[in-house]
Amino acid sequence: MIIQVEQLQKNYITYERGASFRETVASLFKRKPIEIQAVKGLSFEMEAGEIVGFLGPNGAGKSTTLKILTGVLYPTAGNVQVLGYTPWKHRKKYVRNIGAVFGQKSQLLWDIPPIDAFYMNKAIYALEDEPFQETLDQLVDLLDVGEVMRKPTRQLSLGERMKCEFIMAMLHRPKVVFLDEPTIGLDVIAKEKIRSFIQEMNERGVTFILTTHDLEDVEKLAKRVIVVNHGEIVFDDSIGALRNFLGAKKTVTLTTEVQADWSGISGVSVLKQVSEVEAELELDTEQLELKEFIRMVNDRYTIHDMSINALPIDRVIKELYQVDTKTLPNTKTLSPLNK
Ligand SMILES: Nc1ncnc2c1ncn2[C@@H]1O[C@H](COP(=O)(O)OP(=O)(O)OP(=O)(O)O)[C@@H](O)[C@H]1O
Repeated sequence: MIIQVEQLQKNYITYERGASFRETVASLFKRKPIEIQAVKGLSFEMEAGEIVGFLGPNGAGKSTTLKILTGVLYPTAGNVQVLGYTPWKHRKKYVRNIGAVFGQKSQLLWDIPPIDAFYMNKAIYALEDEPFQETLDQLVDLLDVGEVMRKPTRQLSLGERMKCEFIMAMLHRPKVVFLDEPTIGLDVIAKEKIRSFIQEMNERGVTFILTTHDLEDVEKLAKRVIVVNHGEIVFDDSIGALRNFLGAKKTVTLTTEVQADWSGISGVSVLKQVSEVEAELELDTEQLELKEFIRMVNDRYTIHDMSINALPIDRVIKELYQVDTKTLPNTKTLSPLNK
């Protein structure tokens, strides 16, 4: 086991400000503390070599968890072991073994070229010349930043900068890498490059934990997904299980010769009436089997076109975010990895 998180809790204390000017002034003298339970007892484990997508709506507690796991923040309660270290206790030794890329924060220095920042990291981590040069050459080659890394950072495009952020995070050959929104703001091509880089590094044995709002990141990279909501894990299993979780639903795009009528057919709901003859439907195959649905459509209408797809992952996630955590089964029963 490379990562073990047990009953992790983090409460923040903030102070009430008051709604009116008078209350704000009064709060300067007598502050009323408010406790925010950002993380409410998270437990999960990760094996070496996994890529886990860590998802959740805004304010769910993802960044807080990641900050604790990288040793930036102390938890209120709970235990964390990453590579045998307690991140916030063994910080100095620990950071030599991990990497982190935060899409919204830069580790590079604005006025100097990335290459100089890479050499700075070499000094900080006391990396030996030869292995450093070998790793640098490999990473530069993989991300194709030979020219780019010699320009001052502030002149780089977001995509070029992110590639250099990844090099910065990987130079000391970390075994575990934490990624917080690593593809935020990037164009399609840059996203693809970053994703294939993560995949390549994973094939070479690096374990990744990845928070993102971009579900394509998750679909392309992660085999396992942990979903948090209101500081609690509401789902921990494979992408496939996530799709099946809310029932075996499919989307069907159908064009018929004449307008079709779906009222009163259980298991079929109209998502969008594209035109008189074309509709996007949601089919719940637990209520109406796919082959029965196809037979029924065929019997009633002349089909001009039909495509059947798995429910888009973003719809599944959206539904999952709306589910009250109290009504969900225990995630332990959902996750083969936690059994
Ligand atoms: N320093 C802080 N002081 C007080 N409250 C905080 C602090 N940092 C985060 N919070 C609160 O803790 C909760 C969890 O925040 P967190 O940033 O971990 O969520 P997140 O899942 O990463 O959200 P996002 O997707 O928006 O980045 C939120 O309610 C947030 O307002």
